[in-house]
Amino acid sequence: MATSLLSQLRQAHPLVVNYANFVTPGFVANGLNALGASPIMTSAADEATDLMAVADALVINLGTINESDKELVLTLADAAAANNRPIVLDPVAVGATAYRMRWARQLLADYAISVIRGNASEIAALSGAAANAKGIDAGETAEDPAIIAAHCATQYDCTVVLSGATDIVATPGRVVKVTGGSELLPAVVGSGDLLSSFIAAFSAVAPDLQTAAIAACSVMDAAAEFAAEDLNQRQPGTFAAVLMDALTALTPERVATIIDTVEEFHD
Ligand SMILES: Nc1ncnc2c1ncn2[C@@H]1O[C@H](COP(=O)(O)OP(=O)(O)OP(=O)(O)O)[C@@H](O)[C@H]1O
Ligand SMILES: Cc1ncsc1CCO
Ligand SMILES: [Mg+2]
Repeated sequence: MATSLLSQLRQAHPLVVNYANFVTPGFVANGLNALGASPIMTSAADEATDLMAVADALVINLGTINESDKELVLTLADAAAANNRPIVLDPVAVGATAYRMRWARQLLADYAISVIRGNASEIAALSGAAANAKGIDAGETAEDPAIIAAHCATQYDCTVVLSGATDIVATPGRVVKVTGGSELLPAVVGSGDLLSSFIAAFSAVAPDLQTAAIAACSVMDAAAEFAAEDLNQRQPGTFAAVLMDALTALTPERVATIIDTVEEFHD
């Protein structure tokens, strides 16, 4: 499934509009490009409507959100809704400040967010569970991450991707776990941002958002395994570069041989 979607994505070359953070936009743009999608970053509200009229999907990354971008973000989200385009929300460090939480909750209340993609502490914070992370890292959560993701999906009525050693993709009533990848992935700041943008790219060709999210996690994990083959844990810099090569070289067959998915049902 992820297999044929990768070919479809490369054929469709979907345009993904990113309201990015100012830390990782180059990495995200290069990663989308290597995957076979077409990235564009924006920082001007005046072009937001025109951009979303030709875009396939929107990513809103809260990593460095600020009030002066409010008109830009809301115009992008309005235009995504008007054009019936999916919105992927990356709630970076949402549990760390009340300000980030207000932004996330407001967007979730005012727009039909299609997918939320965050690490364990971010998804736990959004769903009200206890979490102990202070910054962008996952930290530890008391509860089973599959249950946290399932609650979050039901609470916000959308697809939730809780990333980590095992990625959990939850829609109301259904949870799929994707295993694989490399421990070098969390050593690269921005791998989560890139995964969020991959979900947006796959949403342009997948039959539904759960399938898009599973494909994105599978492709990221397969490319990471491929890239890490001759590297060790002390080479995150090399890994970041080789990951781009691995994404470019990735074949649908390779994704199929690497990835395991397990499905569960939750009420
Ligand atoms: N321990 C791990 N082993 C293997 N893969 C991992 C591990 N932790 C995270 N990943 C992978 O790393 C990628 C990013 O997920 P992560 O949860 O680290 O995002 P994040 O914390 O939002 O990252 P960032 O904010 O730095 O972009 C995902 O593809 C995920 O599957
Ligand atoms: C380090 C960092 N700070 C805000 S965004 C970001 C990149 C990870 O999302
Ligand atoms: Mg992140």
